[in-house]
Amino acid sequence: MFGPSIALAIGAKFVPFRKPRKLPGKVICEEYELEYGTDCLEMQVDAVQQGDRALIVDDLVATGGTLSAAIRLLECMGAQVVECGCVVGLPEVKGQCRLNGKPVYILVEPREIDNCHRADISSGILNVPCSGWLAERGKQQHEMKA
Ligand SMILES: O=P(O)(O)OC[C@H]1O[C@H](OP(=O)(O)OP(=O)(O)O)[C@H](O)[C@@H]1O
Ligand SMILES: Nc1ncnc2[nH]cnc12
Repeated sequence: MFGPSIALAIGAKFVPFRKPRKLPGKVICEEYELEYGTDCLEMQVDAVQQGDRALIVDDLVATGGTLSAAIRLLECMGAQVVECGCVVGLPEVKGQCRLNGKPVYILVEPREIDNCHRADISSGILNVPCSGWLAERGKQQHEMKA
């Protein structure tokens, strides 16, 4: 939902990740775990080139299963995942700890996050060469909390 607008704003191409049987052409599929059960995410095989830098945007992160499947799909096709951005983060599910060290920027959290998550966000902002909308929002969030 937010992806196309953000891609337009930062001059990037938009690559959709969809539930099975929604995308045309040849796709690759990645299974992931949800809070209850499993699901699959698909991406078109020719959507990214080797070495492309990718930002992953989703409305919400809970377990991190969806974002981690998107990371695996992109890396499988040779792209480099720079960062993830979500409007809502549900800290009680601790999904952000499943993202293998990828920085995740969150605009709204229902309540205070724990130290593990806070450390991940801080190191992402300080150490990762970020650009564009997500990086700016992440820095603003960090400054507001400081
Ligand atoms: O961090 P996670 O535990 O993976 O949860 C986050 C996902 O949950 C919601 O999608 P959902 O799978 O409910 O499907 P939807 O896109 O049809 O709403 C949301 O849009 C995220 O993609
Ligand atoms: N725990 C949760 N609450 C609301 N929306 C969700 N989407 C995925 N997990 C969710």
